Amino acid sequence: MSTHSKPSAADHPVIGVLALQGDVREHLAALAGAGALARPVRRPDELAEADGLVVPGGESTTMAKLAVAFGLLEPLRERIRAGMPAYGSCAGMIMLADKILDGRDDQETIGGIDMIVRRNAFGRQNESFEAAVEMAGIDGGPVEGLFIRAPWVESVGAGVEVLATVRSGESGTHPVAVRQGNLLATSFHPELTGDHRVHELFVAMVRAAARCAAAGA
Ligand SMILES: NC(=O)CC[C@H](N)C(=O)O
Repeated sequence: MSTHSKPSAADHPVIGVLALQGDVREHLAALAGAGALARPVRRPDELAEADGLVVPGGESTTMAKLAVAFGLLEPLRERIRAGMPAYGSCAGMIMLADKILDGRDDQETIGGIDMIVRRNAFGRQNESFEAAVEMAGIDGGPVEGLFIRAPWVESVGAGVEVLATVRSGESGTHPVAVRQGNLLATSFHPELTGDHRVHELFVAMVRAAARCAAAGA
C-alpha cells in the first residue's frame, strides 16, 4: 500500500508537450492514450512542472526560433542536462540532436543526444512515405512509420542505441529511431497513427526516471 497521499510522478507522470509549433494536439492525445497526464508547455513554469517532455513534429527552424523568443531554450537545455526524459518525433528529433546537417544558418537545437541528424534527408521524391518499422523495445510487430519531410540520423556517438533503421534507395540504411539514456527520438510520427506503443515506451521511461529520482531523494 502506498504511504503517499499525493499521486506520485512514478504512478501518474505529468508529461509536457512543447507547444510552440507543430502537431501538439496529436501528441497530447497519444500520451493520454498511453496513460500519462499530458499538458502543453509554452512557459518555463509549465516546463518546471513536467516529469518528461515531448518535442513534437513540425518545423524545426520555426520551433527553435520560438523556443528562443519564449525564453525556453536554456531552461529546456538545463532540464535535459539534469536528466529529464524527452522524446522527439521528426522536427523533435532534430531539436534533440547535438548537431544537425542541412539546417538553416545559425539554427539552434536543444541538443542532448550525441548524434548528427540530417534534415529533410529522404529527399524530394520521397518527401513523404510510409514504412513498416521494426523497433527495438516495441513488442507486437512493426510500427507504421509515417515519414514527412523526415530527417535521418547520419551518425551516433558511443552512448546512443539505434532502435530502428530504414533503407532508402541507393544511399543504404539509416537509423530512424534512437535512444540515449532518458532521451528518445524517431524520424517518423507515431502520434499520427493511433498506435500508442512508442508513447507507451516513453511513458515507461518517464515512470522509471521518476522512480529513480524518488529512490535517490
Ligand atoms: N514532419 C516534420 O516534423 C518535418 C521536419 C522538418 N523537415 C524540419 O526540418 O523541421
